[in-house]
Amino acid sequence: MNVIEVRNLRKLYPKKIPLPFRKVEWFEALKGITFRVKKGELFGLLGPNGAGKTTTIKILTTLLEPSSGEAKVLGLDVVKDAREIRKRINLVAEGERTLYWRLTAYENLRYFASIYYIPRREAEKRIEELLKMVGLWDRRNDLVMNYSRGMKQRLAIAKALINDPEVLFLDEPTLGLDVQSAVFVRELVRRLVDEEGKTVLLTTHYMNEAEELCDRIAIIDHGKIIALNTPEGLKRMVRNDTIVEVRVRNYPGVNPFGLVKVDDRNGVVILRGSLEEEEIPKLVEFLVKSNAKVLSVEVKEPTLEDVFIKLTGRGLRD
Ligand SMILES: Nc1ncnc2c1ncn2[C@@H]1O[C@H](COP(=O)(O)OP(=O)(O)OP(=O)(O)O)[C@@H](O)[C@H]1O
Repeated sequence: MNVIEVRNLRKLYPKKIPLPFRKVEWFEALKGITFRVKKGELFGLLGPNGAGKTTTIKILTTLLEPSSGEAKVLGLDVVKDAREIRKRINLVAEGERTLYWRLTAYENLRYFASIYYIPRREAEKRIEELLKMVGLWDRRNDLVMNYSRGMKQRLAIAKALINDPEVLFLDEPTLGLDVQSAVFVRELVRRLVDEEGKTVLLTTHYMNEAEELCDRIAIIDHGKIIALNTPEGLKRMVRNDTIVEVRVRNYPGVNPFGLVKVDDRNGVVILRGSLEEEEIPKLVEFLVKSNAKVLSVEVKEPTLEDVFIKLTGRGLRD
């Protein structure tokens, strides 16, 4: 059974045109995307900033209406059946700001349980289960303002589970978290699918997160799905390529070999891409002649980032 069905979905946003030119121009954030998510699947939308991931999530969670096309959740239409959908899904939005920082974790969940008219006894049982699941039971009486970012995100997930949703939407669930908290959140999400039978759609721009966590991934760029498959299926696209990663100082900014900049920190640029083996010495020669300082050249195992580079000619973080 398909829990999410999206067909030819488009979203246009009005561009801000300064007065006195009142003509409205439109920006096409989603250019007709189509995908399906099955029951019990952990599905990822992977793409760079501005690709249209949040827009897709907002439409599926009934917070935003599509401009055209069709989107169904649990067989219900996101426009016509929005109220029914809202009872049966939940969302952890990016940069969660919907917790009450002056209340304790327990009080937050009690409040959100009341919004769903969950009877008191049942709510108490559920809150205890959820706080234990996210590892916050011992800290339940602390004010949320004293929580770390990772703890706030875990509480946000508990909050999103209060109505026992059949489908959970997570927008960049590990954005800005420290490594340990991110691992906890990923394991929790995986458990929700494997043990609780939830269907999860998440967005991320971390390719290792998508690769490690998701059953299937749609790579989205400039409002279009440019590839959709299992992580293994996607990586098959670069299986026969020699992936080279070069660390370099004083990078001249361009290279004729199609390597893209995937990182730039403390003056050290990391270039990555697919090369013929005989091109490797030519690349090094080019960099040295351009006065760059080559720190290392390595042949790497292909990752999803290489799939993205192959499809777009850009790095995911460009
Ligand atoms: N309310 C709005 N008005 C105008 N343009 C918008 C609006 N919301 C989003 N956009 C634009 O639509 C495009 C897609 O935005 P969206 O937030 O869906 O991307 P995203 O993939 O989720 O990226 P991010 O991770 O940065 O949120 C972007 O170019 C963004 O600037």
